[in-house]
Amino acid sequence: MISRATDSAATGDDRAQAIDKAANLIEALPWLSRFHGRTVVVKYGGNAMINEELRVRFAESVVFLYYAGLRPVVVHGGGPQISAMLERSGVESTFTAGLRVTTDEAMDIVRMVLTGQVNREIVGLINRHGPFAVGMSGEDANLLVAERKSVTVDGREVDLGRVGEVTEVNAGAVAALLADGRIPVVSSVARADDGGVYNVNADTAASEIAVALGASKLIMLTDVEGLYADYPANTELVSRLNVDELRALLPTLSSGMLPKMEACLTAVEGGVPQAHIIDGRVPHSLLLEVFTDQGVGTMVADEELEAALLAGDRPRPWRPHDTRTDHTDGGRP
Ligand SMILES: Nc1ncnc2c1ncn2[C@@H]1O[C@H](COP(=O)(O)OP(=O)(O)O)[C@@H](O)[C@H]1O
Ligand SMILES: CC(=O)N[C@@H](CCC(=O)OP(=O)(O)O)C(=O)O
Repeated sequence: MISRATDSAATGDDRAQAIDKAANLIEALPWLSRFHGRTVVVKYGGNAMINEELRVRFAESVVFLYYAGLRPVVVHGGGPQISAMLERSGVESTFTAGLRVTTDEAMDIVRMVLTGQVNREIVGLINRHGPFAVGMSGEDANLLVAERKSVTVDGREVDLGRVGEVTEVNAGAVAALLADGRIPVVSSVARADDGGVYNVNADTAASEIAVALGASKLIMLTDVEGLYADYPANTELVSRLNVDELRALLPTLSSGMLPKMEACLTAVEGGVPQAHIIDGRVPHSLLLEVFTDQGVGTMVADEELEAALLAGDRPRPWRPHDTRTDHTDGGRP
């Protein structure tokens, strides 16, 4: 038999826990109000989808954003998944400046893994909750148009094969899906004017789409807490930086973090008030970022745009036929 004292202690604990939960929910109130109806582009990196549990939690978080009144757009990568398939197929692949050197043979596998496997799986996990997610490739409706990219390493121009530099974003199909109450899920494959298919780094694709849509936030999930100040010697997290600080830091960055921070810069310079790098290994980190006062990870912000966002100013709505083509001034169309 349970004594009265134990019983009431248990009840007291339960009550305290319930009050804590309510306090946590209320902490979200100002953020719910600020972000209601706003478009948030979430970049889901291959390193943050390495097990079923994380993938399921990610899908739940996206659906939570949706039910909370935000308009999430998922742009995904799948680097480790592509590498595994290339290896299984006996196709060699190397990285230069954080980008996969992509032969024609490798491109077939990149496209198959991103659009045929990873995209399908994310769509399936979200749609366990309802008929929300619609998968598309950057090739669909000419969402991402690219040309062959080359990079300069140590003063030498390096050909990366079928790696695409985004030259045009036609976000109409994504905007139409959002207007229809769907959650677009986009793989980072692009088409060129000559009909060729190109491999675009998913961070880059996400930032270009965020700018084209006039998104309020870009959030990138990866396998570290955020940007470390002096990696790998030091893993002290940089929690916030502005565009000037980021520009100064870029030349010191290496490997996977370089395209990520370049993508943050593109997004913020292109009018997205806040761009974040967060730890996708932490279940529901996406929700902690959007709905808690302290947020998580690293945030790059434009102070003026951010102030307007927090004051409740609405972004310019997306208009039919908006196409982002000018990548030199970072401005919106
Ligand atoms: N300054 C840095 N801070 C944090 N991580 C860094 C830094 N420089 C390089 N990295 C590396 O970048 C990786 C994340 O990039 P990447 O592997 O491309 O992830 P994703 O698949 O999520 O896009 C980290 O696991 C880390 O090894
Ligand atoms: C050009 C280039 O590097 N493309 C990437 C595309 C996938 C990607 O970006 O995936 P993550 O987000 O998981 O890194 C690649 O082939 O790995």
